[in-house]
Amino acid sequence: MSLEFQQEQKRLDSVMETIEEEINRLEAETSRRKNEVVDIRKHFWDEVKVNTDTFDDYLETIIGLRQEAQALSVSQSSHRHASKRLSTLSRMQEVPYFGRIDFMEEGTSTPEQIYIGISTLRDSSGEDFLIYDWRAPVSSVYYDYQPGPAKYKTPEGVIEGILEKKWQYLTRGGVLQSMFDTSLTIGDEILQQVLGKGTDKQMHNIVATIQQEQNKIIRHDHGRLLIVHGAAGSGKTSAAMQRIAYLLYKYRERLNADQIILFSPNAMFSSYVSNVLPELGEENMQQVTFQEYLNRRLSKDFQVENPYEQLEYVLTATNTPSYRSRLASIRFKASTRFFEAIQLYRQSLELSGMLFKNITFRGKPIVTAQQIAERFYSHDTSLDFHNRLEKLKDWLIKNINEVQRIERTKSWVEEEIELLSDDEYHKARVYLAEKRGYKREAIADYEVEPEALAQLIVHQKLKPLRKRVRAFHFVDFKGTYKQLFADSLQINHWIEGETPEEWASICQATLEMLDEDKLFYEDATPFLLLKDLIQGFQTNSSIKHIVVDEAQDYSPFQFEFLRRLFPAASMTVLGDFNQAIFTHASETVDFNKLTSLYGSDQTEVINIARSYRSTKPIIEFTRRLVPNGEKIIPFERFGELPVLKQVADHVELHSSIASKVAGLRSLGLNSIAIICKSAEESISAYESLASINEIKLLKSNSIEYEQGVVVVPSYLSKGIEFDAVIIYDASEQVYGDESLRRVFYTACTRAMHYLQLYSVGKPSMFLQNVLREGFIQA
Ligand SMILES: Nc1ncnc2c1ncn2[C@@H]1O[C@H](COP(=O)(O)OP(=O)(O)OP(=O)(O)O)[C@@H](O)[C@H]1O
Repeated sequence: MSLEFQQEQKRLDSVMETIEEEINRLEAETSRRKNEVVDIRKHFWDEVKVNTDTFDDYLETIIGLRQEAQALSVSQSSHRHASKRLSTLSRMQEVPYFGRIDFMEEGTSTPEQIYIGISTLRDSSGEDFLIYDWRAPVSSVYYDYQPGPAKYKTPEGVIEGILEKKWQYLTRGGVLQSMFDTSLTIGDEILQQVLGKGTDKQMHNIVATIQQEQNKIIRHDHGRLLIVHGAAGSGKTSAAMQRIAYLLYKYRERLNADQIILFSPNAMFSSYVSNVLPELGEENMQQVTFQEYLNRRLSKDFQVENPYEQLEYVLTATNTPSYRSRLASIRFKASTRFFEAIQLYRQSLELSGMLFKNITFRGKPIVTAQQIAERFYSHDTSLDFHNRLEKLKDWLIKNINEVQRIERTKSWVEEEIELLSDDEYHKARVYLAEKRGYKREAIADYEVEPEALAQLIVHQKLKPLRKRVRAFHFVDFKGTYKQLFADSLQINHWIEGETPEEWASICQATLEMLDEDKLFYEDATPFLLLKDLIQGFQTNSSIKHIVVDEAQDYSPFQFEFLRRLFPAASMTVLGDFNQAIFTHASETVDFNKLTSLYGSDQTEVINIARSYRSTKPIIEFTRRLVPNGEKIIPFERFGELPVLKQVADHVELHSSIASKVAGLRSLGLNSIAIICKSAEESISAYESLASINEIKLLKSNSIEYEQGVVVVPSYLSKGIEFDAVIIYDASEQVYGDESLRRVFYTACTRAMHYLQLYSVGKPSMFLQNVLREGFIQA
């Protein structure tokens, strides 16, 4: 063992001691704070004397209350902080730091040794830093430079200097396993080791091995929109997660995890990434899928198709007569042209076209839809559209009030009164007495006035109606949206240029769905847009940052919608067009259009080319499946060539897969995915492969990323990875259409260490070149 190594272990021992001391101190503090909180809660009312006899007494009571509440809040917040720090420190007991830079700042003569870990640690005097947080300004030198001149940004300006040495450490439980001088080692030893390991149920942080191009994404800090385009496995999701941790650190005074939303593709992905931030000592951001948002807004009125149902249709219904027109519909309704058409349509509603619903009470209309429309269009149409709707609402409420006045003398009210139970009668009595100003003890003296009771009964009956009117339920949103499709020429008023050739049948299919209170996935966002343009946007200004992962799956329409929904947020958008498997994106090849969301001066685009997930032979193979794949740079990690086995029929296929799985299991591979094109193919594969021990089927409603052997449809495997991937049937029969290239690529790029393809009969045309050039072993 070298002297240097021994010295490093000695330093590590002393750091471990400091961590331990701090843990002991914090354990005492958390338990003290906890007792404090319990105590304040228990004696809260002993400390506050409630007296409201005079104004001064009242004031004193309020002040007392406030002081106690403040004391409680201080203790709770100290307890929370101490517990959070405690959990970070216990993680640091495992790996206190992972790197070191020796940096000589300009104007000084000795380099400072800066150790980098997941969080800052000071010595017991509190003056010297034993460890710097990986997000501290100086730590960026570790990620950005090799020994030589280096600089980093601080709030006070740029610091220049010389990076003399850079070290990587591998520690376990406070014991130094190895250390590397990175100017001497070839390649990135630790990254090699990390990537060579098996998969885990959950994604891990990458702070010890962030690469320079990823660091740019993580620390990017100007403009409203950051767009990241990167190859499969280039670390987009990882960079996004560390970026959130970075933003939470940098803006800790004014940003908390609740103000950040991650839009993820599905629940399984959400669970897969949910470990990264807690591992870094941060709380998780909010996570939603776009579908969850749509359901929250629409499911009361419609059965909304989910994106996977749409995709399943696209992948399996190729021979149905309406297939072509459905595809055209999906594309068109996702376009910015359709977004603009809806905006123009809404403008046209200022003059005519709004549809309303009758407002009825006890089966009879109070105001008919026709009367509402007449009222709406008879008033000054130059007024702002929303003000007009608000005025209309006021008018309707007045009508309801008038009905209340008339109805209270009707015989049905008397009957209702007679039918009141004792309990209901008592409640009504108390309510009316209190309204008349009777105090507690005096309520018994109150004699119920029959008119007041009648009025109360009618008021209660009309309450839901008032509520519905206030929530714009008198607008017939469905009918108004339907009008866009009622006549296939109609749309020409609001759109420039051509509509799809199949527009007439698109209109018809849309109307049929709406008549059954169903919405195609491609109609859900347009419908919501129209609704919000009419009733006013339900914006959320508390959200400060949104991250959209797998962004190639979102339509330009959806991005426009998100921008409007979160007016105070900046956005990080990450994606890969080679994995754009949704039909609406199949003709888009980059994110250029997104620049118009916030304008080019607010937008930055970063491209990352190096891919880390798979071994070099797997990347050499997968990058040849897509256009421009030559730009993808594999990380130098060795492994076996992907293998293609052609089988005669499904019987041979299933027995080959079963023995392959057994072989892979015996090699110790933890997660093995049998990836099929669609859910339909997955179900049949799963049934045929049932003899494989503990095999599981992943479905679109699966909420956890499962280890072990799984059968999964291509589109659900997005964003996640497996030790070994088996492509169930890569034949021409299954992947014979050019439109499936990206689906096929996405499936193959899920493999970390091992990729095996089967083909029942002739292999897909996607494999011809790679076979000829030897990038796959036949
Ligand atoms: N700097 C890094 N250090 C260690 N591991 C890394 C690094 N960058 C990426 N990885 C690993 O590479 C794999 C792929 O990363 P990630 O899932 O973030 O990529 P992606 O670009 O989002 O992929 P895809 O688009 O295919 O879903 C993960 O296992 C991740 O941990």
